[in-house]
Amino acid sequence: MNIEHIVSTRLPTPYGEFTIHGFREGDSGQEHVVLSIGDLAGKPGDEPPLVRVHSECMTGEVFGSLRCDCRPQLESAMKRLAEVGRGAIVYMRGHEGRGIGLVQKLRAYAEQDAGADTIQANAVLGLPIDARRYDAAACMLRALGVNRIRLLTNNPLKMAALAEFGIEVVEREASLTAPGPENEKYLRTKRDQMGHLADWFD
Ligand SMILES: Nc1nc2c(ncn2[C@@H]2O[C@H](COP(=O)(O)OP(=O)(O)OP(=O)(O)O)[C@@H](O)[C@H]2O)c(=O)[nH]1
Ligand SMILES: [Zn+2]
Repeated sequence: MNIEHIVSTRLPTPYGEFTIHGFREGDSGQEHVVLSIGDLAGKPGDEPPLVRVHSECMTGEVFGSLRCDCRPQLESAMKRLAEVGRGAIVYMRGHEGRGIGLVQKLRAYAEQDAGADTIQANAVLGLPIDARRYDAAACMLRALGVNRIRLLTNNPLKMAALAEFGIEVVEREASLTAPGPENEKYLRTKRDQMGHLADWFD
């Protein structure tokens, strides 16, 4: 796919100083960013870097919504990367609502308030359960010199999708956050029906 690396600049954060890389997809104009820390591409013989491919979630990340676990996952990924000193967060815009978009996700939330789970809600609206694509993520990693990664995720589909686009996932590291009353049903549905590997309730 056609994706351009436009710029790289410094991004100081409460967790440490990252480099933020701006990318733009040629066909759609969709923009994404990658946050990296340390020597991402590494030298021959280095172990593969730790990478999180993170789906945008405005409600969670901007407003602190407790309906999902996106913000704590993003924060813990930034802390973990600062701790290990080498790796990246590939932040996927266009992945909002598992790819259905922000306002459609809000409609799905309204369905969940009426009793549906996160899967049923998309289905009731006639929308795909998960429409996310990972080709852009793979391209951005390759553009930054990365072909093999250790992936921070609980989602086996994400591992398979990256592999399909040529990124070898040599290891998975869990992305565990503390469950709460507002996201318990959501996390149970992810675990029981969407194959997520984390057990938040053990
Ligand atoms: N359609 C829909 N999207 C949701 C809902 N809750 C969260 N999301 C979106 O789901 C995306 C995050 O996906 P998750 O399934 O939580 O996690 P994941 O990225 O697949 O897997 P991890 O790597 O383990 O975090 C974000 O883009 C959220 O906006 C929901 O109830 N309905
Ligand atoms: Zn979220």
